[in-house]
Amino acid sequence: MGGMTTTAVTAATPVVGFESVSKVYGDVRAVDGLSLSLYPGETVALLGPNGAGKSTTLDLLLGLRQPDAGRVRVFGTGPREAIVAGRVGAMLQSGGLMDEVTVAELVALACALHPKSYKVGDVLSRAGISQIADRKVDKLSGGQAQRVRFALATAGDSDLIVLDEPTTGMDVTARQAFWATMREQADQGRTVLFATHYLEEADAIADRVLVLHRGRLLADGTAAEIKAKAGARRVSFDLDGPVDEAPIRALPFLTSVDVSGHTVRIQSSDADATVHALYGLGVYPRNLEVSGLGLEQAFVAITQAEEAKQS
Ligand SMILES: Nc1ncnc2c1ncn2[C@@H]1O[C@H](COP(=O)(O)OP(=O)(O)OP(=O)(O)O)[C@@H](O)[C@H]1O
Repeated sequence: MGGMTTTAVTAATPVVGFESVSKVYGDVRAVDGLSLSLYPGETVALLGPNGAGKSTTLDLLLGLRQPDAGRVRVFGTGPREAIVAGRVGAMLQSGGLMDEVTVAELVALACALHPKSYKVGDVLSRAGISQIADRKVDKLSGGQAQRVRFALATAGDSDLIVLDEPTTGMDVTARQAFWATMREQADQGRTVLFATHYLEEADAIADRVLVLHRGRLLADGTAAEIKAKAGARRVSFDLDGPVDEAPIRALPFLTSVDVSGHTVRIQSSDADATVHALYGLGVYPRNLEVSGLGLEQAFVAITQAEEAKQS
């Protein structure tokens, strides 16, 4: 039609773009000059210690807070426009659920508000809450309330799903079902961004991991890249007879030592040099294993190294 313009989102347009974004609360820099882009189909884990700025970042992304500097773009527009267009589904950490309504009524409301909503029954069953559809929202257990929040985030066909610590309080079955659903969503080309403290979930689910620390991005890559970036490796071995700890603790490049019975587990920033020096002690290490760090250990190593640098 004459006069109408369509805004084509090209492949190059990121789903989310943070351009030098800062958010300050008093003298706390919750988000500090953050720049990043997310692309279609990515499943991205946002990690960081308490107070790192994860929730603030998600709030900025959803337009719930305004940046003090920089710009946030979602599908090439402001966050609110993207949300009004139904392109974003979100599940927030402590999002209060309305009292006095049933689960089904609340989900029906979310569906009614979404421009591209799914059927209420489908949303309930996908979130595993069909059985509790008639229960009042204020009578739910913590894990059930989490499932309801998940249902609200997936009430419609959104291109970006934002989740703040989504599986907190969920039991193992709920957690597995939740991530299976999220995988399906990502396989269909949607972008999923989730903040979590469960590093094993990030390792298993995310194809990209962001590590936030004091509002800045410390690492951005696959879980394997983050582990490699931490540099350190684990070395474990058994010794015959009583373990003389002093020379072991004096080995070079150690970042941690744990002796339990005859078994020694160490972490080293240069495992080759440490093992070489170990043989130099004249001991005979048995069952020697050298392995990379898990994501959790890599995360701790990266954030602690940054703390040490700043203090
Ligand atoms: N409304 C607010 N007023 C003042 N300070 C705030 C406010 N919200 C957050 N902060 C501060 O900003 C920093 C970042 O907080 P944020 O909640 O974004 O961190 P987080 O990474 O989500 O933490 P957690 O893992 O504990 O949930 C913290 O130091 C926090 O105390």
